[in-house]
Amino acid sequence: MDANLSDDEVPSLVQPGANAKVVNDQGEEIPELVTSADDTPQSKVPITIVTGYLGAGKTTLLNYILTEQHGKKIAVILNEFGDSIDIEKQLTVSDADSTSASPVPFVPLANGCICCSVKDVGVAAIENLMEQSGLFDYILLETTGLADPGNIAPMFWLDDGLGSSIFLDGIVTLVDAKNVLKSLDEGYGDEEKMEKRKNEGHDEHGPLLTTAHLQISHADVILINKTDLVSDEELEKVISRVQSINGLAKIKTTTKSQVPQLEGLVLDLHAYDEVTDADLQFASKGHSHLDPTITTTTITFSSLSRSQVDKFDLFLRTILWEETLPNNTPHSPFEIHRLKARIPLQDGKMLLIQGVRNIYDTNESKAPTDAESQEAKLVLIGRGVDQPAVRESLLATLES
Ligand SMILES: Nc1nc2c(ncn2[C@@H]2O[C@H](COP(=O)(O)OP(=O)(O)OP(=O)(O)O)[C@@H](O)[C@H]2O)c(=O)[nH]1
Repeated sequence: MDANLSDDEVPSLVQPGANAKVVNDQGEEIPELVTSADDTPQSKVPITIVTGYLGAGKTTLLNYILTEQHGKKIAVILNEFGDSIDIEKQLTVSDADSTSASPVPFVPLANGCICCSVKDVGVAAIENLMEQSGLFDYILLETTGLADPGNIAPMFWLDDGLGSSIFLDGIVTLVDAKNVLKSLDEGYGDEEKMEKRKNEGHDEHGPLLTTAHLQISHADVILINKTDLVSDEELEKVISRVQSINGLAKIKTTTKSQVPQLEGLVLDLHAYDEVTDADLQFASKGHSHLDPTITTTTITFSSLSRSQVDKFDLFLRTILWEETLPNNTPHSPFEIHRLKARIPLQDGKMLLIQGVRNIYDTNESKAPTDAESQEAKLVLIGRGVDQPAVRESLLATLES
């Protein structure tokens, strides 16, 4: 495995297993950050982030889970306070502040679950809560309706490589079937957040990027809820639009947030430790560009030689860390929210790559089976990712 550090030297996720190696951006190896074989994700508690626009049905989903018999001890954490601005402040709270927080009252429930509200969704604060409350099989974190999951997910993903007792399993986004198209088109309720993004240097020209876009583009599972409030035709429109934004996510329709099963839809998604052929095949089917702002795009190419692996890595670092294309290729602005790739190598191995915002992680696995595609695929979700220059630049970099 080969993972890289971002400019401020935050280490990437490191999974135990073959040839684990972490390097900084000068290419120097940092062996002490590699997790040991004993420190497997299985011994850690998975955390699913539940997000969704105001009123989409997040609390209804959690209440449903907390009253169902599922045989798991689940800790539900509600990040109830504050608006989007506060959340981002809370994420930067120092460890000292978080761990010295006064005990948080938990509400124990009949089916073994507990529930509590927190202001701080930082990793240290959540670990601290878990220490106070004993052993749990699972953590569900409900964010406020205006949260950007792209800011929250990297904290838990990164921390996995640092010996944390929790690891990120995935992001579930609830979508309100009745109101989502309006939210995507009008950004209703988002003005303050989008102004803040602009001030942070994001390029906010072009079609409107709303919180609803951010929550859909980062999702691993999307539950399109409140289906009782729309006609079949309206629902089809919503599904197509959501799919055109995020072609990687699993999509299910629900009423009153009643998921047909928890496993694979809310729990145990393994969204950050697996890159399956099936996911990428689906994303590659080319859903039409129904949304003007965010799209999923798939770039396919032939298997790589060993010497091309470094070139591919250079391409990723340039697009993710510098938000530009290698070799000064002219391009319009772009912004990548999520990426996945499966790349067969000519020596018979396979590279599996995961990314969220500007962090990515590369694992090497055994050769693809006969049933799996032998074609290399890079799937990008974000703004401006479908411009031809991105694909052309990748192919030129690999041939250079
Ligand atoms: N008709 C209908 N109402 C629903 C459905 N799911 C949830 N609701 C209702 O919609 C309202 C909002 O649901 P919540 O679960 O509180 O939504 P939320 O996403 O937690 O909302 P915020 O915390 O405000 O962001 C509640 O009154 C729910 O009872 C559904 O499928 N159909």
